[in-house]
Amino acid sequence: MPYNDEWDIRITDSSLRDGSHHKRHQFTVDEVVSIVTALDDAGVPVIEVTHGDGLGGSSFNYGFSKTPEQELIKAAAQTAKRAKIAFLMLPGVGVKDDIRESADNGGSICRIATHCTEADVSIQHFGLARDLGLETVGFLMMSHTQPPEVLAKQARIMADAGCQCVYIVDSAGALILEQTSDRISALVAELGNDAQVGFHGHENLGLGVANSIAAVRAGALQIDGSVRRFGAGAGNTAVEAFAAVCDKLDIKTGIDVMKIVDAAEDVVRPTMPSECNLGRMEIMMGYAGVYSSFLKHAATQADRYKVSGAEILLRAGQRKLIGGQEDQLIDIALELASEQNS
Ligand SMILES: C[C@H](O)CC(=O)C(=O)O
Ligand SMILES: [Mn+2]
Repeated sequence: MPYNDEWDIRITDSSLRDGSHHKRHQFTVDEVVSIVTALDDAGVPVIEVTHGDGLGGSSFNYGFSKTPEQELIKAAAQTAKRAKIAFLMLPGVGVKDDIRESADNGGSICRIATHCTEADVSIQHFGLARDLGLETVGFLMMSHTQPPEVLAKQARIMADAGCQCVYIVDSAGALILEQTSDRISALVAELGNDAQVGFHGHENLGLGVANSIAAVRAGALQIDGSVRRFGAGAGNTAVEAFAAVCDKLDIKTGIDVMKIVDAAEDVVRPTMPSECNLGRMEIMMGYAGVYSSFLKHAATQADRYKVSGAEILLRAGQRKLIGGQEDQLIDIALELASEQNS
C-alpha cells in the first residue's frame, strides 16, 4: 500500500534536528531559512526542526542552543511553502507546554521519542498532540537492543495512545539489513491499519540507505534521513542518496533528485562544521551499539582526560547506556585514565 496518491513513501529530513548534534546545536535563523527553502523547493515533504535532543534539550547536560528552538521552528514554518514542519520531544527533557508552543509556532507534526522499552511514558503527550490537531509520530529509540516482538508490543502502546506512525529508530546505527526488516515486519503485523511504520537510520556501519530500503521492502511508509547525512554519529541516511536509489527502484518520494543533490552540496554543506565522518569512533558506535548522540560528549571527555574516545564508546556499549546517561561517559573516561596511570 503506498503512502498516498502522490508518494509510495514519505521522507522526513532531520538535518535541522539530528544535524543539530553535529553542529553542537548552533543553528541560526538564517541557516534554517536557507536550508528549509532549498529542501522545500526540492520537494522534501517533511522537515524536522528542534534542538538535537528534542524540545527543551538546550541545557548543561546536552549543550546549549545558539538560537532558541522555538525561533527556529517559527522561521521554518514561515519559510516552507509545501513542506510540513515536524518537531521532536523526549518526555522529561521537554514538557507538554513545549508541544503547545511548537504548535503555536507552526509545527504540525509532533514526534515523541522514548527508549524502546518505555513507550508508556509517551501516552499523555500523544493525547495532547491529537487534541491540538497535530499529526503524531512515535520513536522507539535504540531499537537494536530489543527483539521484534518486544518492539511490536511497545509500538502497540504508542498506537493505542494516538500515535499515527511508529518508527523503529536505529539510534546506534547498529542494525544490519534483516535485523531492520524483521523489526519493521513485526510492527506492520502488529499495527495493521491502526498506524503506519517508519524507520530512522544512522550511518555508523555505513548501512543507512541499505537499511532504509530493507525497511521500505518490509512495509515502512515513512523514512527519515538528513541531507549530506547531517546527523549524530556518522550521520543519518543521506536523503539525496536515498532519493536517488528510490528513483532508480521506482519508489516514488516526490523529491527531485537534481534539486536535492544541489541543495546538499550548495546550501547544506556550507552550514556544517565538517562532513559527518565514518571514522573509528563512529564505527565503534555501530559496532558496540552506542547512542549516536554520545559522539561529541565522548570526544569531549577523551580530550579532557587524554584517553581513547573509541575505548570510551566501546565501554559505553558494554554498560548498555541509553540516552540521558551522558554523564556516565565521564565515569568511563576516569576509569580509563586511572587504568592508564596504574
Ligand atoms: C534524541 C535522539 O537524538 C533521537 C534520535 O534521533 C535517535 O535516537 O536516533
Ligand atoms: Mn537519530
